This record gives sequence, structure tokens and C-alpha cells, in this order.
Amino acid sequence: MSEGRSVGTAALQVSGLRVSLGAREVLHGVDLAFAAGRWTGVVGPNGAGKSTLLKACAGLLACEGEVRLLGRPLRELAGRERARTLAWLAQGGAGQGGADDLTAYDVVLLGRLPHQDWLAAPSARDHQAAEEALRQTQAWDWRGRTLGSLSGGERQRVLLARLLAVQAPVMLMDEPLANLDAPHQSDWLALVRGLVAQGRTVVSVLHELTFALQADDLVLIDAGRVRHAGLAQEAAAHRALEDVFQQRISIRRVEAQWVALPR
Ligand SMILES: Nc1ncnc2c1ncn2[C@@H]1O[C@H](COP(=O)(O)OP(=O)(O)OP(=O)(O)O)[C@@H](O)[C@H]1O
Repeated sequence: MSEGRSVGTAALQVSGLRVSLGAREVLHGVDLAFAAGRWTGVVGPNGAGKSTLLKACAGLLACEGEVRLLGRPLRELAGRERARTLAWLAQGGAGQGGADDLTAYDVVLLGRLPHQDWLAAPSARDHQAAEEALRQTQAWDWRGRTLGSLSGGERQRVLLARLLAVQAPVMLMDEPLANLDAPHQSDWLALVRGLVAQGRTVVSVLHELTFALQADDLVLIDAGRVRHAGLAQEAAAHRALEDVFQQRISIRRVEAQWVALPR
């Protein structure tokens, strides 16, 4: 993880990224590189531009500047190749309106579309990937239920399973812990560590600072700019976090891990 510098092993690199929404510029020239095979937590106050950054990295927003995915300009990648390479979990399951009547299983199978030929039926491998993903998020038992009938946390776990089913090398997750109970938040942490151990790149927007502090790298966004980018364990990252949150939090070491405490 680095700000500005070009990194040979960057899974995702953004340069001079500017995004305007409505009449406002929301990101003001962001330079970042997300290193391959690492987990980066993206944190910052409400409205700072975190979701906007992730959406721009996923190619979902018009922007100025450049986004490179595994070294190639994102805009040059064909849709299917991009969708196989980069998987995306939207904040709050946004954009799933049309999926409420689909079963959880079919929602997860949609994650396999980038791997399927046009109009071809899902292969045995697609079914296997969907089942594995549903089991990984403990959502297999609801495979026959419609997405619309699930609770907020159950739905989140199905949508997370869909992201996993893509089996993409780069995964962007916007508030993946939203609605998850404490045990499933811990499961998510173990899942991400497992993905990174397999060489995947995970970038997640998190409001749960104690979880973000467990990441390899931390990016702190404030008012549309990068305030800090570096190792999550470093004192400089902790001081920057406390500053941006106006000393309303304190970062402490508790039982061999960093935690953010309110003050
Ligand atoms: N469609 C839009 N039109 C105008 N402004 C928008 C639009 N969407 C988002 N914004 C504004 O852009 C800014 C950045 O929004 P963004 O969702 O990226 O913030 P965030 O850091 O993810 O916030 P949160 O932590 O609250 O989810 C906010 O001030 C938001 O109000």
C-alpha cells in the first residue's frame, strides 16, 4: 500500500482520481496503490468519499484520472474479463432491487455469470463454486429462500457468498460487516485472512475501526483526500486516525491487538 508511488505489484492503482457527483467534486485527485495479495482497510468519516473511491475502482462511476487493475487500464478491459478479475460487494446490498424474488442460491450463481458462455447453462464447476461460497458464509441452509425474505444479516451473507463465488483475484467490499452479528463479523475476519493467504487482494471499507486495524494496510480518507496510507500497525496510522476522528477515539493495544476505543 502506498500513496502516490507506482508499485510493481499493485493489484489496483489509481492516479489523479477525481469524481464529481451532482455539482460537487467528491474526490479531489487521489493517488493510491493497493498492493496485491494484501488486505487494505479503507476508513474515514461519513461522507469522506470511501464508497465513491471503491465504486470508481470498480469502474462504476465516471471519473477523471486513471484506474489500473493488475497493471492494465480498467477502461480497456472487456466487461466479462473485468467482472472475472474484480468482484464487488455494494454497501447495504445496493442495486439488488430486482433480485428479491430470486432464491439465495440463484443470487450466488449470478456471481458465476462472468465465467459462463452466452446463454450456456451453469456448469458443474459453477454449481460447486456457488455451494462452496454459501457454505463459507454459513448461508447454505437458506439456499431455497428468496433474497427478499432474509433478514439484513442473512442477506449480507448471501451477497458476500455471491462475491466469493466469482473467485476473483481482487475483491472490493463496501461495509461488509454491516448487519452481521459479532460471531459472523469474526468469521468474516477469518475469511479475509484465508483469502489473502491464497494470494487474493481484498479492499474493504469499514466503520468498525478495530477490525480495520487488523488489516495489513490502512487508507484513511477525509473530505475527498487521502489523509494517510500505510501499514495498519504503524503508530503514524493510529495518530492520523485519532486526528481525523477529532480525538474522539483512542487506539490502544489490548491483548496483543490494536483496538479503537471511544473517549
Ligand atoms: N448522487 C450524489 N449526488 C451528490 N452528492 C453525492 C451523491 N452520492 C454521494 N454524494 C456525496 O458524496 C460524498 C461522498 O459520499 P460517499 O458515499 O463516497 O462517502 P462515504 O465516505 O462512503 O460515507 P459513509 O461512511 O457515510 O458511507 C458525500 O458528501 C455524499 O453526500
